[in-house]
Formats: sequence, C-alpha cells, structure tokens
Amino acid sequence: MSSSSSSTKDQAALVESSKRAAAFQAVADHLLPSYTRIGVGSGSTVVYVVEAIAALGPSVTDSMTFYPTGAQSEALIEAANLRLQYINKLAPADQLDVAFDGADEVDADLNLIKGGGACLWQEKVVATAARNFVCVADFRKLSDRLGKAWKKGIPIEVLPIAAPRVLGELRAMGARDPQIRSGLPGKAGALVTDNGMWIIDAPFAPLRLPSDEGEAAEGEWTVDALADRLIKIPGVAEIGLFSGKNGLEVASGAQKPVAAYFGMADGTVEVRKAAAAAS
Ligand SMILES: O=C[C@H](O)[C@H](O)[C@H](O)COP(=O)(O)O
Repeated sequence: MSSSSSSTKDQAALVESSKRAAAFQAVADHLLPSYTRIGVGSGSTVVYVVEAIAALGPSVTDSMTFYPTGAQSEALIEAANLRLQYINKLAPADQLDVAFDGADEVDADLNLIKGGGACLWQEKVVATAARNFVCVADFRKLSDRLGKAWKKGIPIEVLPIAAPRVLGELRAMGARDPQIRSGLPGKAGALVTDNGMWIIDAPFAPLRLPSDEGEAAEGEWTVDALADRLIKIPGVAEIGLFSGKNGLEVASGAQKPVAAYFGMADGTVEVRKAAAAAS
C-alpha cells in the first residue's frame, strides 16, 4: 500500500473516531433518562448517536420514542430496536425533549449549513419541534463563517418545476455557479429527496455575523439576511441554513442548537454552547 493511500485511510479513521466521540458525549450530556420523545437526524455522524443511545440499553430506552428525519434515520431507529414514531403524530402543542443531528458546517454563533445528504427539510421540522436541539459533528465542520469550510454551497430544496427560475434568482443574488444536485452515480438526472423535491447547491461568499467588523464587501450577505431572502423565493420548499434563534432564546421553533459537539483530531471533544438572549 502506498504511503498516500495509508494516510488517507488514517485520516478517514480519525474522522470516524472523532464523530463517534462527539456523539457519545452529546448523548451522555443531553439524553436525560426522564425524556420520552427524541428526534434523530440524518447523516453519517447520527449513526454514532444511535449507537450511543442503543448502548444505554432497554432499561433506559424502552420508555422513549424516536422520531426520524427521513428514510435513513427511520432505518437506523428500526435497526437499533428503538420505538419509531413520525413527527406528524406529535400533537402540535407537544415538543420533542431533545433532537440530535449532524451538520455540514457550524459557525461561531451556531448557525448551521445542513443538507449535504439531502435531508434538510424534515431535519428542520424535527429540530424546530425540539426543546433542545443538539448538533454533533467532527473537527472539519468547525468554522467561524459559513461557506469557509463547506464549499459546495447552501443546499436548497426546491420544487422541480421551479428549479430554473430559482437558479436565476440565486445567480442574481450573487451565488457562484449554483447547480441542481445530480443523482449520479446511483441515479441518472437530478437527485430526488425523500419529499420528491430537488436540491440546488448555491455557493455564496462566506456569510457575515452581526459581530463582524467592517463594512460588508460587494456580494457578502449576513446569515440571517440571506436565510430570510432565500426562503421567500417562489418554488423554494426549505433551505439548509439553520439560523435565527437558539433554544435558550425561544421556548419553541429554534433552528439553532443549544450546543454543538465536535470530535477533535486529538481525541478530545470540543463543545460550543449557545448563549441565552441578552435581557
Ligand atoms: O442532509 C443531511 C444532513 O443535514 C446531515 O446531518 C449533514 O449533511 C451532516 O452529515 P454527516 O454527519 O454525514 O457529515
């Protein structure tokens, strides 16, 4: 084996062990035995979240019901013999106690890019139904501005018939070469989401935060302004920017996590916690 392929393997193993470490710590810190309704997100990191939950054993998990964010997490819940229920069965007045999910990038204010695995719409429904949304990731996702680490663009779920017009709007807003996500190698043509929609990946210049100093340069957006503009484009079903309030600032509907756990390359886990609203 060449030294470059063995170092690629070492890096992949390091990433997997860091995801797992973050998942086990997040579950230890945020899954209280008294909780009964748990959201389970999508992606490769969530696999370790489910492993950590299942490791608690039936004496803890038998009183819990698990709500998926799509076909992948549904299968994970079932494979772990955890009780499955769908978010449309949760009474509107009720909330999930906690929801765990991954992210593609996390900025200094805990805004997220999600949707690298095309599950963003149901993920946002489940995250905002939770009193405590907890993000689990590895060191590659840690960033100060969205768009610096995740260069593929903001995933945007769109009605297929509207896709060409949405692409036009995105270009006019400064997106750099937005593209309809391909289903290849598994499927010819556009990737189709669990909701029968398409995904457009729209790269923008790294997104500013309110605390950033200096004037915005031409084409630079703040996270909140861009999120507000994107969701208003006709034909856009949901966007992979999770922004606005966190669960300490509002009692329900928060898109931002109360905490984000990052498995680091040195084996430690770094935690970024949300700040409560200033009074
Ligand atoms: O659509 C996919 C989700 O938003 C994932 O949570 C996100 O892409 C992170 O996935 P992973 O844990 O595989 O990096």
